[in-house]
Amino acid sequence: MSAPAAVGGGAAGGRRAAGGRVDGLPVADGRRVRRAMAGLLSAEARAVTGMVGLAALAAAAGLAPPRLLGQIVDAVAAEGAAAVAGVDRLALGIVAATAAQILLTRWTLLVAHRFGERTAARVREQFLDRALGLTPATIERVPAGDLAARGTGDVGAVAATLRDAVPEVFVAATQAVFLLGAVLLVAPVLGAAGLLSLGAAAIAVRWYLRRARAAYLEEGAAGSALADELAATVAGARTVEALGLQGRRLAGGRVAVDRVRRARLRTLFLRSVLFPLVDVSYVLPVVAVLLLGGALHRHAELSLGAVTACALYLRQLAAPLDIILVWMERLQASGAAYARVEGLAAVPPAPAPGTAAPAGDRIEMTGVWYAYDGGPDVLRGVDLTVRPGERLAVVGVSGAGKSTLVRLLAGVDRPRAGTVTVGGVPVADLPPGLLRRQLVLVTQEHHVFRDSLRDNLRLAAPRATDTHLRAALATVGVNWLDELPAGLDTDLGRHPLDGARAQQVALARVVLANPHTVLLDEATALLDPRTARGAERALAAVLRERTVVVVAHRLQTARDADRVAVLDAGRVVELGSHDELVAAGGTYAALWRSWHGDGAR
Ligand SMILES: Nc1ncnc2c1ncn2[C@@H]1O[C@H](COP(=O)(O)OP(=O)(O)OP(=O)(O)O)[C@@H](O)[C@H]1O
Repeated sequence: MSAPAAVGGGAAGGRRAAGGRVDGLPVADGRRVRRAMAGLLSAEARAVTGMVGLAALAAAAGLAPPRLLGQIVDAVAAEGAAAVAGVDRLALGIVAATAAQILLTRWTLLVAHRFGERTAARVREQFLDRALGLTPATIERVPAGDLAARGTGDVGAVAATLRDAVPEVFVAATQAVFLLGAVLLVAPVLGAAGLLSLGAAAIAVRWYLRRARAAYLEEGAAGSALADELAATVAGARTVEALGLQGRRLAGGRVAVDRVRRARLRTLFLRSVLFPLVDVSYVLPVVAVLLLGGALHRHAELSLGAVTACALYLRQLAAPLDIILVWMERLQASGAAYARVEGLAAVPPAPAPGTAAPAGDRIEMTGVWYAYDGGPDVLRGVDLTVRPGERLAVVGVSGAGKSTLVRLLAGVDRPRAGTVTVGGVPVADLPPGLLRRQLVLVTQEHHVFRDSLRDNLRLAAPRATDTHLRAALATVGVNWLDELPAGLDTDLGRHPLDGARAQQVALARVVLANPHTVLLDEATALLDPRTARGAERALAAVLRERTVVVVAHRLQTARDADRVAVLDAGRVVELGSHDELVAAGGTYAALWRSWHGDGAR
């Protein structure tokens, strides 16, 4: 017996790590997996009925040859050479039944393979739909490698199993049931003896199954952790190099590789115990039937033909059982993979966007509480109104909740309690197209897709003409369009932009989206001073005549704002103009004095 390759990929997921971050996506429990499988079967009810019917016919045809052979034995034993004519007829029957079995089995497999292909496609589509339905907040919070490992390794394993293992196992299982049924019908005593001696195989399989799910889940989790570790190292390669973190990353990589090795050794151990035990237990039923059948025949309680037929049935049983056991390991591994694929269904879907259109530009936070993934509250009862046209700076020490506050204003996250509305409509309920005409969040993370410059810009305004696109680029100071090999058609995957140009593209998108409010969070914080000056100029052009909420890292920004909101441990503790707050002599005044020297205004 040969074991198919073990299937890797994915984390057991759903655990919480320190800081309240979700360490991986959830894994579906046994009930959810069974329900999902039933759903897949009922979607293919006709094919399943056809498979069952054909497999039953094939298995029934397979029962004839041993029975006919038994009759030949009986005929020869009773009549000797005189039985020749009858034997010929019976032999012809054996040939016909065998041919029928082969043809019907091929037909069943064809139907089953087609069923497997269609179902595999369905699983892929479901996964893709669910992955696309995840909220940005969920995607941000799960390890990058986990979703990728599920979408590739796990979905691939499930699809391969549906295509290869399921048809083979289905046909083999039907055959096994028919063979056992036949023995029980021909000689119930021999059937019972055969069943009992198959108990050894059952014990070995039970031992294996008890351990296999956890072992394969761990193997998947270890694969995901390794993918994650590698992805993090590659994504942060420059930082790793700059800070001399190679040693630490290597050590992390070694731990992840070691975990994969240990997980694989564990599943290998399980297989290497199971298979030899099972091989031995195939022989036991035949031995039992021959011994018991021989004794019964001697006491004239059973014909020689019946003993022969039963021994042959049980001997034949080894083939389907072997197929089932070879694939069982794959089924087990894919069961774990499917649990991880179905785990996506347990993630709460993004709520359907509402239909109400905002009436006006006023943004209001009322009684807003927010916590990351059940962690401690990061915003605690925030009330804040952003007046149309104003520039509002948000200041506070690191960890006060400034970034969280603008993420909620931008509709990226929903408050745990309270409301965040624009023009009276909850921002998180706005469909993306409408939302980006109201508010746009600009951070230091901006993504340029491997696509043309035109399509990269049109993400913000799908119907914008080239004239609009060029005007938007000009607004943010782009003077390098002509340097690109194909202007707006340039493929930015093949001709990547540097950080400063990518930032300009991101800002041009804001111009195209034309929101009434821009939220800024560290938009230029990571740029070098020369690039940052250019970006600041571009930003100033983007912000003109818009409402602006800016997370102010330099108090200079706060001084230039119309109003300043001071956040402290998730609460707005002061709100007013720079001058008012300095005069009030509170937290902001202290910050300002320490930053600017005593007596400053
Ligand atoms: N994704 C996250 N998951 C869990 N906790 C988070 C997450 N992001 C932020 N936090 C926590 O929420 C709190 C507020 O963080 P936030 O980033 O909003 O503060 P901040 O005032 O913007 O800080 P900084 O100026 O350092 O960016 C912090 O305690 C932080 O550790």
